[in-house]
Amino acid sequence: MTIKVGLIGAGVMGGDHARILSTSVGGAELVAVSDADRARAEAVAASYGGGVVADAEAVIGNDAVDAVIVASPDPTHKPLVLACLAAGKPVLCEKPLGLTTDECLEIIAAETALGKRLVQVGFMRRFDPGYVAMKTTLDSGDLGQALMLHCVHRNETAASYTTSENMIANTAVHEMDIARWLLGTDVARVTVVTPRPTRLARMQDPQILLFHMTDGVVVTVEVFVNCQYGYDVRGELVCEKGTATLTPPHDITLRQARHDGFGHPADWRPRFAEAYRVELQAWIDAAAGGPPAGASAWDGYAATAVAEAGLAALKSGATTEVTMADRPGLYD
Ligand SMILES: NC(=O)C1=CN([C@@H]2O[C@H](COP(=O)(O)OP(=O)(O)OC[C@H]3O[C@@H](n4cnc5c(N)ncnc54)[C@H](O)[C@@H]3O)[C@@H](O)[C@H]2O)C=CC1
Ligand SMILES: O=C1[C@@H](O)[C@H](O)[C@@H](O)[C@H](O)[C@H]1O
Repeated sequence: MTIKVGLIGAGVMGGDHARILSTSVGGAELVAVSDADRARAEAVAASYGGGVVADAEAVIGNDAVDAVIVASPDPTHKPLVLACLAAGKPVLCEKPLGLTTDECLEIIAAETALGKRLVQVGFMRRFDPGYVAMKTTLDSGDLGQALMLHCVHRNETAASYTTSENMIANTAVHEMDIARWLLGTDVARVTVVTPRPTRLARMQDPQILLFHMTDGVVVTVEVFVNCQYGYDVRGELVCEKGTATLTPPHDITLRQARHDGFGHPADWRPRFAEAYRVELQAWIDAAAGGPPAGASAWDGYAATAVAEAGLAALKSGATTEVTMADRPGLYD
């Protein structure tokens, strides 16, 4: 069975998803591409297949499209996911699911009314071999209980649209999801600490976020989106009897000219290449009738709820409670 995929948004992420889908995922074919900038859609379609269509509606309403990838900017996610649900089509929506918890709850209401899970959120770290190994180790019990998780999330330079606020809602949202997934608990409270900002950006950069999990585990997240030297994501899980630390995927350690080490990519695509591939394959397998995979709409909502608390904490300087609605049975 081949799942025919329509792509909305042919920028950095849409282009990468199209490439992976056409080169490294089984049972999928890219059949339709749309972008507000038609030239981008044409470039992606020319490289990876599919016809260029006028707009997002022409992807979602297209009879030849079985399933949809939404890789357009964050504010477009809610209306496009709702349109996919109205058309009864599986959708892989890039993170964040919505800009606010109200937006996410609208999506949850539409999906629960349908009574089946069609939404997967693009929290690809859940498929990263390093995070998977960390979770497997924790769940084995060999290290005892988790006590702390230390995270570092650095970008070489921030996109032009980045603000102090979306460092939380767009960037640290990955840690909001991975902490919940890895530790198997929710975030109860968020604190944001603001160090002296870099002079190389006009925003509160870096920031340190503290998540107090419901079972007492504490998560620290350094977000620094103008670190200058490259893309760098780190994680160390500290447990009662040992620790588990992510090792970035690099093929060689190079000793040369009095240096010993490895390179850092310019952005997230090389660092999480395998995660994106496995994420897409899992989504295609689910669309072909397998069990739902990856982060659900509920997980998307939960991450945005933590982000909302983080934004309030950034503004007030106070530790802020995360408030959550009751979880519908569809997501048990
Ligand atoms: N999972 C991950 O690691 C990452 C996820 N993202 C997420 O992916 C999404 C896209 O980000 P990027 O690819 O970096 O942005 P981008 O700016 O490179 O690409 C977005 C594209 O969407 C197009 N677009 C805008 N409105 C549209 C509409 N209504 N219909 C069709 N196309 C439209 C734009 O013309 C642009 O080509 C964002 O939601 C972002 O948060 C981004 C980077 C990494
Ligand atoms: O989602 C992503 C970007 O939107 C965000 O800006 C980066 O900081 C993340 O590392 C990347 O995975």
